[in-house]
Amino acid sequence: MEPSGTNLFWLCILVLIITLLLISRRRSKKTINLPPSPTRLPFIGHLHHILFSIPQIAFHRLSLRYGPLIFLQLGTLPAIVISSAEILREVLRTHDVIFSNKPVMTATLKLSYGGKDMAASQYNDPWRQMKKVTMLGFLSMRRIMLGKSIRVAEISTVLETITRHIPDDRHSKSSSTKGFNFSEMMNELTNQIVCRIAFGIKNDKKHYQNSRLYKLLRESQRLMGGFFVGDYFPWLKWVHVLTGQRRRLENNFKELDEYYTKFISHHIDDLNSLDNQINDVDYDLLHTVLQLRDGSGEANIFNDMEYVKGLMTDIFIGGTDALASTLDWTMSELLRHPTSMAKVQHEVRTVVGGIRNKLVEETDLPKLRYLKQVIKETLRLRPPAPLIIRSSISSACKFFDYDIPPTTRIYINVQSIGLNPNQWEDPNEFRPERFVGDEATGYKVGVDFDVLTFGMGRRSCPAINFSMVVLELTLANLFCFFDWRLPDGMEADDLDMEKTIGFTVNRNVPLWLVPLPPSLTDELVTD
Ligand code: HEM
Repeated sequence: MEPSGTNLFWLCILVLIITLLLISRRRSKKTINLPPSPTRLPFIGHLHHILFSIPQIAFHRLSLRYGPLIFLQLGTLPAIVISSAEILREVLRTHDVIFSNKPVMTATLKLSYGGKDMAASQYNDPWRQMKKVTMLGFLSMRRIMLGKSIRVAEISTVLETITRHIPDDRHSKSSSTKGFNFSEMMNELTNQIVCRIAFGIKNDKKHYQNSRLYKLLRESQRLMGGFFVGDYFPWLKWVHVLTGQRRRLENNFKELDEYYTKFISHHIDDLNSLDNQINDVDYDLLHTVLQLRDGSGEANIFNDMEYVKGLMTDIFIGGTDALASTLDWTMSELLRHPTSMAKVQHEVRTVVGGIRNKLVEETDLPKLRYLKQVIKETLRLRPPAPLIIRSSISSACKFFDYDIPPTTRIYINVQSIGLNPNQWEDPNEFRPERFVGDEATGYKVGVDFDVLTFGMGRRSCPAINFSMVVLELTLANLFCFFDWRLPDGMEADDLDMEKTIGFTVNRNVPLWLVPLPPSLTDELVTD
């Protein structure tokens, strides 16, 4: 077959690129001392390792072979993968600022208004302003306390709904029922709590899973976790047009933007209305940010409405999913480990003084030590964000005597660190007792290197305290008010524990559960 002119042209371009890459590789090998690295393929480098596998698992396998610090060439992009707590200690001690930037990735960049948010921003002055305001208006201990009534109201509603799913033949563990979609309910709950506290937005619960906003946020998650070839070969960005990714991204962005504009304009009306005195509880993050606007110019980033919307993206997309996923995995693990389930139920019911018709209070939480161990163990085994992605600064730097090229992507394999056999006895076992003694400290960034679920250093998750209150309060009440079993015909061993691929890792199939009234034992009934 005669090659057509077009084919010949592309063939020549391909040969030229491969030759250039080989030359540049040979040159760089001579001059740079890079961390250990597997053999790379021409043109794509090591990209094949993450193209056909879940990245954190592929990286974990590579780390077992090449060590805890690896260099990878992902297309034209230099990357290092860190898979050990010791190396991270060194990062935090000497390189925290150098590794505190965020990579420029197509979907994240678009949905964050070009990095005008906190999570995708470079480490710069706008980031500092956003962090300060988020802490002030949403995540300080004072604001967390003020959100208590919202948490209590939302959790109570969920408990009422679950009660309606208790089978009629409640004492028969074999009564026929398929239960309810627990994963979906936890997603609604966390979304409702976060959106009400941060933005005063109350979603219509009956229709939330079918709502446009819910579908848009799911699509954003998928886009952010998806593979964009231009992120690895910037000159191939035009391919996103052919694959339809550009159009999906634009549509998603445009529709979300319309929602944000609507929420913002309601808040501006609130602030402008003279007879509307906003009380302390209803005064949310959006009010705080909008009041900071002074219209005077560039010094205040919130004069640019895109920063306000960028912050909303972080909280909408980043916030709720990780919380829902943790609730889901905790429940799944406990169903597979009935002794731990019984222990945590016993603890909660004892601490609140028996089975009453009274919610577990936030003041009870410090006493729930085993529950804290259970949550920590779930986060170690099943971190919702298993791969933290950072970027190094725009100039080359040295790290452990290795040369790190400018703007290298840094992957921190949280999953791998949580499963390191040198650090954890039987790392694949669910054993909350391994955290005995640690639970009192909660999560302390910079101390908990072993479980890096919330990240590390100055770019770590700012919502740790908020998240732990939501997780503990929700789970404590679920364990206090109900016993739990799987739907008919399902055994705990059959439970599908497959994970989704993406930005946040959820259960691949939703968890369906049957609630039962709490078992009455002499020890627990005090009233
Ligand atoms: C179980 C719950 C959560 C987990 C496991 C989690 C985990 C993480 C991780 C791993 C990071 C990246 C840290 C790094 O680069 O070192 C992060 C960043 C972030 N998280 Fe969370 N998160 C959770 C809940 C939340 C919630 C509820 C919110 C807000 C409502 C939130 C807001 C953010 C923001 C804004 C950032 C970016 C921080 C920055 O770049 O400076 N997270 N989170």
